[in-house]
Amino acid sequence: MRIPCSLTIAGTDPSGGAGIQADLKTFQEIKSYGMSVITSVVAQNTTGVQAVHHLPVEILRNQLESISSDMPIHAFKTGMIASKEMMKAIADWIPEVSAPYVMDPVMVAQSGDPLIEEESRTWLRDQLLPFASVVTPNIPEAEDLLGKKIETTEDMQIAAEEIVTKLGAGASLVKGGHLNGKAVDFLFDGDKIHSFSAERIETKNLHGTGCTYSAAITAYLSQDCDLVQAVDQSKHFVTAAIRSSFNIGSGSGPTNHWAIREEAGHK
Ligand SMILES: Nc1ncnc2c1ncn2[C@@H]1O[C@H](COP(=O)(O)OP(=O)(O)OP(=O)(O)O)[C@@H](O)[C@H]1O
Ligand SMILES: Cc1ncc(COP(=O)(O)O)c(N)n1
Repeated sequence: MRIPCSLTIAGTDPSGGAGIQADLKTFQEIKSYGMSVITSVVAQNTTGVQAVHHLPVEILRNQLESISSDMPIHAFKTGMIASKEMMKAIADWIPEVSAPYVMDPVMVAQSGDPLIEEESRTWLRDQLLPFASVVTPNIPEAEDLLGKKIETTEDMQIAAEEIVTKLGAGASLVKGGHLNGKAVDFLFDGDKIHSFSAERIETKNLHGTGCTYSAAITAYLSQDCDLVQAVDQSKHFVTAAIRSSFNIGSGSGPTNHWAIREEAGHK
């Protein structure tokens, strides 16, 4: 039997809501065997980021090699990649792997704390993004990638298309968490636009929603779902996680990664 295997390459969140921790919880819930390569150790919680330690690029390379020399990878994602040197190590490694690549172009934490160096944003866009099977920017990230404002759902659809046609990603999912109205996201798959919509849930507990969503897409892709199906199922996963998010910590609390299991009646 083939065991679906997913890998996340990202930073940590000791409070468990975002980063590597959120990704592994999500992989586990979706029944994809979870593996992780750490880029930076981040001291953070629901209130924000307190300190960051970037791992040496050599140990990042070593971790990537440990996985690809021994373990199957059926899909992988990247989250926080702080520096150009780390991005380069990942870009050098990607051709060794033939699996779908989900890029969450993490730039700033929900608290507003920057997670990647200003000058590495250009490198992320020009050198790493073209490897992505799908890239999942929120609105501020899509604005940064394209250098223009996104204010309406029409702008979001144009942005999704341009991230593919102008920047070279395989597909692009622009997420609407930062717009008012319904929580609607648009996927351009290289051919057409697909929309994924959910009721907006009134909550401050949104820490790690982007990480959870992209991890779910990765896990479903590892199970050989096609992209539209993977995004559709992941939208249900993240919406359920937000709907029963946890009011813990004094800031923006974490989402509930086991919510979809409870909704399905498997308590
Ligand atoms: N209040 C909400 N109710 C329902 N769905 C939401 C809500 N906020 C965000 N979402 C959904 O959660 C997913 C993540 O979207 P979002 O735009 O927040 O990206 P993000 O990368 O998580 O941003 P952030 O940096 O704020 O965490 C998307 O599917 C979005 O539509
Ligand atoms: C290590 C790491 N990666 C990503 C995020 C973004 O998550 P959010 O924007 O929901 O805080 C984060 N806070 N920490």
